[in-house]
Amino acid sequence: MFSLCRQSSAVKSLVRFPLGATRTLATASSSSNYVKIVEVGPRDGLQNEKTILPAEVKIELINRLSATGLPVVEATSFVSPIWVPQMADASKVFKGIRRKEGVSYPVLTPNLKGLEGALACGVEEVAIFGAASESFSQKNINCSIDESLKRFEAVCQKARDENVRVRGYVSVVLGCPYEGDVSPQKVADVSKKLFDMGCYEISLGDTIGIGNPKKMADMLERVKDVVPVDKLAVHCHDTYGQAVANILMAVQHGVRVVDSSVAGLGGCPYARGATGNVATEDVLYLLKGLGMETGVSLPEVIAVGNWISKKLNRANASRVANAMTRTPAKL
Ligand SMILES: CC(C)(COP(=O)([O-])OP(=O)([O-])OC[C@H]1O[C@@H](n2cnc3c(N)ncnc32)[C@H](O)[C@@H]1OP(=O)([O-])[O-])[C@@H](O)C(=O)NCCC(=O)NCCSC(=O)C[C@@](C)(O)CC(=O)[O-]
Repeated sequence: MFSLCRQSSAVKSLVRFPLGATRTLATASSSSNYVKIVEVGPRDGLQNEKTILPAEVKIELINRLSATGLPVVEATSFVSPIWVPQMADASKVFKGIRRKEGVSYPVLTPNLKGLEGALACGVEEVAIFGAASESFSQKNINCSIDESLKRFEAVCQKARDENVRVRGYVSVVLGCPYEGDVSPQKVADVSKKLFDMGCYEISLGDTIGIGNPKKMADMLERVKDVVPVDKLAVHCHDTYGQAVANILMAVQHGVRVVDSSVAGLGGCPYARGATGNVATEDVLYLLKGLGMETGVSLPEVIAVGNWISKKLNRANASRVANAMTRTPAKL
């Protein structure tokens, strides 16, 4: 286990040395200074916004985000429109985007029906999404964890036949709105199953933003035993204001893929008052401060975040964006 005392000395070493030097925390394969940002605002953000934007605005959002240097922009979900009306225009959105070379545009596909819809639009990457608690699995995709894994096997098999990459999500890794604490072992078990069935990357979701750095460390310690750390991503919501601290902890553990949402778009239908994903702007500021590379332009992401917040008639939830819009900092 990773004690809080070790954590604070690790933070100091992060500031003084390149991350690769934090030997006790990062594995050899995770010593890179590059962090891949997976922008999930157009999907995870917009699926939880009250305002349903026209497809044209979603398409413009994805195109604008692609122009900022982001390597991955999750575009939409091929899910039931009854369950998630915000994503009912998935085909129109995906067909409308201007795909930039070098940028990946994954879409969510919970089952074969979703995969078929996605394949018809020419997707190159899909994501399946499971959970580490039975109750969340039932509420989110209407089946048990075991049943979901059977469906995902079929999706992975077909995706493999079609040469389409599959990313795997595990939700509620640091706590469930229905069951409370979730054991790191359960997270590890589901992660390993998704990895073994062919997911090239496993994104670990703190779906209701209830985690803290110690919980993140304990969970990662267990998951890293069964999935290589360079195949892991973290996906933090910011409900309790812990997301940036949790991401720092994950980076210290060698994780080099971080999911985030421009302007902190979104919320969570399962937790009253829950906020969206951690803001991409806040993650970029953190990583820049740590001397990490992302290849993403923070000022350009801030501009996109301010633009989409106006379209949604909501405040920009990124602290960094708000601070830098008021007083541009020299970066
Ligand atoms: C999985 C289902 C479809 C099961 O829903 P179900 O009702 O059990 O599905 P079914 O197989 O019984 O079919 C019922 C109807 O849905 C249709 N249907 C069936 N599948 C599809 C599909 N793919 N696309 C469109 N339509 C579909 C199907 O054709 C049928 O239509 P009908 O014959 O009644 O007209 C449903 O529960 C669902 O769509 N759930 C999605 C929920 C969702 O999108 N949640 C948010 C994403 S997960 C998330 O945000 C967490 C994450 C990833 O960000 C990480 C984190 O933060 O932790």
